[in-house]
Amino acid sequence: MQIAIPKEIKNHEYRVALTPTGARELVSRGHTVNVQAGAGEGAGFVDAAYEASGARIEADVAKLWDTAELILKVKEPQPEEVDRLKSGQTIFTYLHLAAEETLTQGLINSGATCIAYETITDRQGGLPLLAPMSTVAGRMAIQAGAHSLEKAQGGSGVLLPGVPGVAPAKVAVIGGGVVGENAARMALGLGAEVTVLDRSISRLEVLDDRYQGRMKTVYSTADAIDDAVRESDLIVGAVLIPGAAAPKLITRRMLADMKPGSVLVDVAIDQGGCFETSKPTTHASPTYIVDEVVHYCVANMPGAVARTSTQALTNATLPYIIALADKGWQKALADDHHFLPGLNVHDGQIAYQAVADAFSLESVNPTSLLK
Ligand SMILES: NC(=O)C1=CN([C@@H]2O[C@H](COP(=O)(O)OP(=O)(O)OC[C@H]3O[C@@H](n4cnc5c(N)ncnc54)[C@H](O)[C@@H]3O)[C@@H](O)[C@H]2O)C=CC1
Ligand SMILES: CC(=O)C(=O)O
Ligand SMILES: [Mg+2]
Repeated sequence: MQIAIPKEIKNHEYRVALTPTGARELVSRGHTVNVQAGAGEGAGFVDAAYEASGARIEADVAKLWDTAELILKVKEPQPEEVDRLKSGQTIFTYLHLAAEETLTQGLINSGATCIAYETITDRQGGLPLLAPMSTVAGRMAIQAGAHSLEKAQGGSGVLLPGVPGVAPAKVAVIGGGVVGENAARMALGLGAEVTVLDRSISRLEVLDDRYQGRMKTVYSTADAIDDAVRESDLIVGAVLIPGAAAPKLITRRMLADMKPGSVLVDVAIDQGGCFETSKPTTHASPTYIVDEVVHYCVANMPGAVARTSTQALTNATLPYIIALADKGWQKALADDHHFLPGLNVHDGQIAYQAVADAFSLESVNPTSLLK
């Protein structure tokens, strides 16, 4: 199969969809891997490393896209990439369509087969291709929050661990899944006072057991969120309803109850964000202030630590990429009912219910699209 690895073009996105190690696995199976010149540079993988793995380097972007049967990316296709996509091609990447109506429509119009990393499931009820980047983003959320609390960033001037004689900061994490646990773990490690809110009792049980009561676990209700808003110096938004737009858990009115200079880090921004005042920001300009509350809403946080993230992403995606390349998308999805929910759009039709629901559009049962 002809596989294309384009250079990512989103703002400050330095990841690449495949490492040279991953390319070698595909080449050894008889596939042709065409890597856009310079695609891996931001993650520390030079063209020569791909060539040593048996991949081809392609300088002509139009040709790279035009000749591809399978396109591997990291971030959702940007407008010029949507224009290049065509019927008969398969694209495998993060899509987050429920937050992006224009992109959804563009993918429908392209006629291509669009498989999302973030809606593939596993036997444990997890999201195995979202998890590695959620681990990264959860860990980064506390770095970003700590920096945003500094006065020069508009923050309240609170140091997360405090110092002897001065109490530590209070950190609330809404959503105790992969992002939430990793954020809470980092905040604990820095000595903050940490509360995790979730609607899943079993998740709260896991966290209570794993951290032996060192973080508080609270069932997520409107009252509990009100308390977190009044008390916290830093709140991390880490909720997810798979494939769907994030619920707005903190409204603009509630910002008035926060301490001036407190910080909201909305990791769920890629699904539209869980705070009403959130809007996507970039690594070039990551924060803005509303009603004296600092907002950090970068939708591709792991892009800033591209070396670590690219390796973690390829480790997780490679078995699925191999299945797509060896079998074609229909057989690969038919053989694995956890891979099947990755299918979001095919040949002008939406195949993921929550995405169709987000825009009041029709969806088809993905099984009906398999041969
Ligand atoms: N901004 C970025 O760069 C990145 C963003 N993300 C995003 O972070 C979000 C979280 O991802 P994961 O942690 O992997 O998901 P997850 O599925 O592991 O965890 C989500 C948790 O939210 C909980 N939840 C749902 N509704 C809730 C509510 N109303 N109150 C409290 N908890 C609630 C669920 O029970 C679940 O435990 C996703 O939107 C994901 O796309 C992930 C990686 C990078
Ligand atoms: C999950 C995601 O959107 C990212 O890693 O950028
Ligand atoms: Mg206020």
